[in-house]
Amino acid sequence: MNMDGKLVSTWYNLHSSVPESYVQPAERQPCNAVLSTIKTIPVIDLGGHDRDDIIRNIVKSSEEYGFFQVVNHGVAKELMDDTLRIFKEFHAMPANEKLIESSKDPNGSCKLYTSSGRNCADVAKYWKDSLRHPCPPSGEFTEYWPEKPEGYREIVGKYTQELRALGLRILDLISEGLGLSPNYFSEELSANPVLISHNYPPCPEPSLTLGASSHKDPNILTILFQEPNITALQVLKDGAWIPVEPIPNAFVVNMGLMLQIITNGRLIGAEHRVITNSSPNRHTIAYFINPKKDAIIGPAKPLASSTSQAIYPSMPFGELLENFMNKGPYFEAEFRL
Ligand SMILES: O=C(O)CCC(=O)C(=O)O
Ligand SMILES: [Fe+2]
Repeated sequence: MNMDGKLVSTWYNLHSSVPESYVQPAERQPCNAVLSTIKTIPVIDLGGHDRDDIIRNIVKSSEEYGFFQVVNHGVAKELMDDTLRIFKEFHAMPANEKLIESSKDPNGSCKLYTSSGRNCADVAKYWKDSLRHPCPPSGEFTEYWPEKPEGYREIVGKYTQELRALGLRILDLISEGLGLSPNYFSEELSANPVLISHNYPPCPEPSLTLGASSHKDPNILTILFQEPNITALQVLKDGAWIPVEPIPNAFVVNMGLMLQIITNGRLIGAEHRVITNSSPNRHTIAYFINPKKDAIIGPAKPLASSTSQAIYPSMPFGELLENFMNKGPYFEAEFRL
């Protein structure tokens, strides 16, 4: 059977082993991974009353791990549950219906794809299907979003509005902690958010394959909602993988490479990856805060002064992204001044 381009969800249950094209090279196979002795990433209570303490914890976690989880973040549990339900129902629809619902944009910004690898360094495929579309605050693109399952646009529209507010709130806390002006991120640096709903089907040989490659997100900030009870996301720290166990109703927050550049390397866009499980299906919803294509990305003035020189050049986001896609893992070393 030729699986090229076919959604993993359409054929995964026909196999008792992982097809050759999905077998990762030995050094990337989860069975050969060094797991961290650190058991989890920091958890930050956004409902706490000591604002300075919250800021200190956010900055410290972002410097040390590039990742943390947030609880008491203010997004209603009902909205999170409804959004997860909508995406579970979407991925459970027949393949032809999913394709119709995700192919409304003639320019292809709203799409359903299966994972063929992210960049030039990928040699094997990844065990997942993903639905992606822009979700800007302007409401542009909503006409291309799926209309099924029923309520999709209303629920996902509300969810993306709430996630934007949460993202800007976290970025404001970061700005305050680092001495950047309030609202530093609230205009062109966050104007082009994108939502991706990932579906990782059950896998017959989780030790050989991956759900997502080891990567850094090429954006400002990512807010991830993980389905409860399934641990599969891992963060690299000091050469070892830390599992990110889902906490009920929490979000995982991670710094993107653009935030690493803007903070002149102070906050880290950490490598992370996704392993697979033999059961059940795993769903996650990733909200990516992205700049406008022509926004200039470079070290912020207060963080790259005479005492700590800029370690990165400045460049429009669109150009930087192209560089990142072309160079893959070599990007950072070549991009540094
Ligand atoms: O699904 C996950 O657990 C992580 C997804 C992710 O890293 C991404 O979409 O960039
Ligand atoms: Fe990611």
